Amino acid sequence: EDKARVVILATGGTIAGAGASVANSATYQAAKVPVDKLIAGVPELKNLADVRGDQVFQIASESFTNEHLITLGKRVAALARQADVDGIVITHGTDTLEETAYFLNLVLKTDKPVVVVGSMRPGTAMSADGMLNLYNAVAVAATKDAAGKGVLVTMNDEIHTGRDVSKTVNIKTEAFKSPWGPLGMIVEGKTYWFRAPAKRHTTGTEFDIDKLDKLAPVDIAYGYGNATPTAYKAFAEGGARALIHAGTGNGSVSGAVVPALQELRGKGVQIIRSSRVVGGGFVLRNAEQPDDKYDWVVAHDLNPQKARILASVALTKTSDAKELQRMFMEY
Ligand SMILES: NC(=O)CC[C@H](N)C(=O)O
Repeated sequence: EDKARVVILATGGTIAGAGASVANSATYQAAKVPVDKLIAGVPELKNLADVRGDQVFQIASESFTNEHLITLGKRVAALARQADVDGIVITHGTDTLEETAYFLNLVLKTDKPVVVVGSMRPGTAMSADGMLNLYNAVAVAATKDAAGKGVLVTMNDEIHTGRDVSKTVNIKTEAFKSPWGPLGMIVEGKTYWFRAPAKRHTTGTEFDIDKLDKLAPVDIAYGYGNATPTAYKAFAEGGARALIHAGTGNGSVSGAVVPALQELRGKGVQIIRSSRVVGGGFVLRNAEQPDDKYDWVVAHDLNPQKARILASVALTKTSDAKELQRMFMEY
């Protein structure tokens, strides 16, 4: 049988990291090892697919800008259109991997498997996880079973939807979790599936990376009991079209901040209530705050960083809070 042709797009991160000694699992330099060396380090990839590498960036993912997202998205889209490409793997730092995966899940117009992968330990460390994570990512990208499931993330033997997955702990290798569970598992290069994504993605969305050259500016301000309006006002003055409130509990807003957010909404800034709760916030409309009355939006179950991604994409299409709310419920 013909082997699937998989392209590995490398962007940096710990999976391309190198430390001074094998004992350095947490102290090392990210984004050092070029993609061809990563591929050469896992000769068994050949058993899964015909792989070739392409170095897009070599950066730590905390420095991923909106421009990096657009550039990467267009590169993936162009590859996905090629008849000689069956699947795409993206190696990425884990710090903002969840944002990139969700962004691609929203804007790519392809059914071909697209898999984002990283590692928690550099390849130079004892029990480095990058080799197996990469092997698993290629296994997923090479299987037709992964087609049409949106952008996927493979970490720690699990297959997650890029929409749900989030980094929940640093240091440990079991870092990536989805509040609603993984989609499946990879064992010895074979995939096993248990569920499918319920939200609109890739070919089912109203967003298209080929028509997207710029994202809307959106910032995140953190909620806490003693919070003041300072950060919100500064972000708005800096040009933010939406503010993600990383709210306490059910996206609640401290009394000292509420009037400032009402005022900013009056000036046209979108106010989006998300939750800072780790492992699965769920913000209900008109609970805690009267969203209908204030014309605010709730992020539903999206964490603040994922809410920023959706708002940045959605605001290229609409300036209406009701439309924005529809999108937050559908994506
Ligand atoms: N484990 C990692 O990949 C973290 C390394 C780095 N901070 C990054 O996100 O690129």
